[in-house]
Amino acid sequence: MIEMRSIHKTYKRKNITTEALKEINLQVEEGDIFGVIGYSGAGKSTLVRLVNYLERPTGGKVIVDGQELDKMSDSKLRAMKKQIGMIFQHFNLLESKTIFDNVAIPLILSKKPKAEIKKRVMELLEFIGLSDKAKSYPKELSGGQKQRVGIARALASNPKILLCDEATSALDPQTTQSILQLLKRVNQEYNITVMIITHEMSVIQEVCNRVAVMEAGEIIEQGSVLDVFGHPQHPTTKSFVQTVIHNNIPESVKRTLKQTDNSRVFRLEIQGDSASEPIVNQLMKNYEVEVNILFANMTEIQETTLVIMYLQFEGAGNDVEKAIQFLVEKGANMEEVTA
Ligand SMILES: Nc1ncnc2c1ncn2[C@@H]1O[C@H](COP(=O)(O)OP(=O)(O)OP(=O)(O)O)[C@@H](O)[C@H]1O
Repeated sequence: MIEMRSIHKTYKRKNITTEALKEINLQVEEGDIFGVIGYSGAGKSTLVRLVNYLERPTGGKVIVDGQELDKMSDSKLRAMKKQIGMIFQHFNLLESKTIFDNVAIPLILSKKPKAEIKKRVMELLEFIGLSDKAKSYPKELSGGQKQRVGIARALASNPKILLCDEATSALDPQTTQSILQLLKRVNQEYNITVMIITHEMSVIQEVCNRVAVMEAGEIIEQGSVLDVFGHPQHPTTKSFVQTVIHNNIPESVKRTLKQTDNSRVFRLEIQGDSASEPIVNQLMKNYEVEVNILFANMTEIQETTLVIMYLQFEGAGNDVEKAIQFLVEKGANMEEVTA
């Protein structure tokens, strides 16, 4: 649905040159809720603004719905932009217009008939749960309600894609939850591909199926949310994952840990149905090893269970190897670590 090939973006202002994006390659499939996470200045906003050509790349190709944006005529580009809705951190509503009018703006600009506008706007207000606020003004609404209106306005012209630039960053955790649930409904009920820019890993965990991690203008890691959360590779990704899943042997456990020549410590990661099997029990019954659980965490991501454990094994000869082999056959990813 959205593809970026070898994208570069350089800003030049007076004598200052900023390389905001360097060699970005990215693919968002139809139906994805695709998250882009990174610290401030990583290039996330620049990246998302390339999708609707609010920014143009310095090099590389942006392909949306099979069409290369750079090769499109101005009129085709305008039509394409209508297929892409966007919501913002500070909602960007017109304070002097009613909620009804705010949602109607894209339809008025497209010169739709009045009756059609009324039907569509009322339908959307119903969808966001604010039918009773049609005649209110933005200043009478809470932050969460304003963002709902932002979403309704973005949906007015029936887009195929919804871009969300830090859409929940100004909201408290509970309101964030409700907006994320609404975005999930947008994705499922309207079949809209959603791209979410955020600096909060909990947002990615809550709704995204795929994620790209950005740092200094580059994508340092990307993949399914389960895989990236399960075994993050880059130190920055690890620190983002750490904010939602504790993934370390606690210091107090480390201090009291007794290590012998025969003991080895492994990080175990397992997903899906295998995660609910009592594999450690089976392991201890069937193999000549002592197993000491140093840390265990179970998280639900994308309605799938993800288990991370740190286990200390003790055994003679190649008993530990056999035990590790058993766990790998059960679907676990095993990595030896130093405790
Ligand atoms: N219009 C612009 N002119 C010049 N430099 C810019 C412009 N927009 C962004 N930049 C620079 O490009 C880099 C990436 O900025 P961008 O806003 O894309 O990052 P971000 O990850 O979205 O950060 P934040 O979360 O703080 O918005 C930064 O160094 C920023 O200063």
